[in-house]
Amino acid sequence: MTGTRPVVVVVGPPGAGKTTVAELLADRLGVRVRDTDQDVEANEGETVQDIFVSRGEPVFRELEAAAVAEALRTHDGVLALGGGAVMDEGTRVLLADHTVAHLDVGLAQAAARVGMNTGRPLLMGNIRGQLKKLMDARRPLYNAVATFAIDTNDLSPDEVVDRVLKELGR
Ligand SMILES: Nc1ncnc2c1ncn2[C@@H]1O[C@H](COP(=O)(O)OP(=O)(O)OP(=O)(O)O)[C@@H](O)[C@H]1O
Ligand SMILES: O=C(O)C1=C[C@@H](O)[C@@H](O)[C@H](O)C1
Ligand SMILES: [Mg+2]
Repeated sequence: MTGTRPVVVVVGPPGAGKTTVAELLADRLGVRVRDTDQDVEANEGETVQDIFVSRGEPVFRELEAAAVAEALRTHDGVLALGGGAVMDEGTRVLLADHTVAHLDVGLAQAAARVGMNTGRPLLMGNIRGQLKKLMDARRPLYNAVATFAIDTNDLSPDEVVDRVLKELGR
C-alpha cells in the first residue's frame, strides 16, 4: 500500500477523547478508523493492561511503536494513537510527515473522563497524581508533533469533531 496515509492522526493524553473522537470523525468523513491500542491487542491476543502486567511497559512500548509505524504506512482513514505513543522518538520522527491533531484537556476534566475504573495501567493507584505527571511530562511532546491543537475542555465529542473538521478544511 505505497503512498497510503491517514487523513489525520489523533494524539493526546488519556482522557483527551482520542478513541471517541476518532470514531465519530471517521463516521463524519466516511472513512475507516483505527486505534493503535486495539492493533496491539489484536496482534498480541492480549489486552494492553495484561501486556503491562505480564511483560512490562518497555515491551508494550516496542509493540506500540511497531503498530504505529505499520498503521502510518497502511491506514488511509482516521488513526488514534495510544496516549504514550509520542514518547518514542522514532514515532515522533515519523509523525513529522503527517497531519496530527493534538486533543488537549486539563487535569480536572481528564481525571473526570477517565474515572475510577480506568483499565489504564499507568494511572492505577493515584489517578489524578499519575495523570498530572504524565501530562506535564508529555505536553511538550504532543505539541512538538501536532499540526494543530484543540482544547477539548467543556466541549462534547461532537463539538471536538467539528473543530477538527474545520482545521482540516473539511
Ligand atoms: N469531549 C468529551 N467530553 C466528555 N467526555 C468525553 C469527551 N471525550 C471523551 N469522553 C469520555 O472520556 C472517556 C475517555 O475517552 P477515550 O477513551 O476516547 O480517551 P482516549 O484519549 O482514547 O484515552 P487513552 O489514551 O487511554 O486511549 C470515555 O468515557 C469517553 O466517553
Ligand atoms: O498514556 C499512556 O501511557 C497509555 C495510554 C493508553 O492509550 C494505552 O496505550 C496504555 O494504557 C498507556
Ligand atoms: Mg484511546
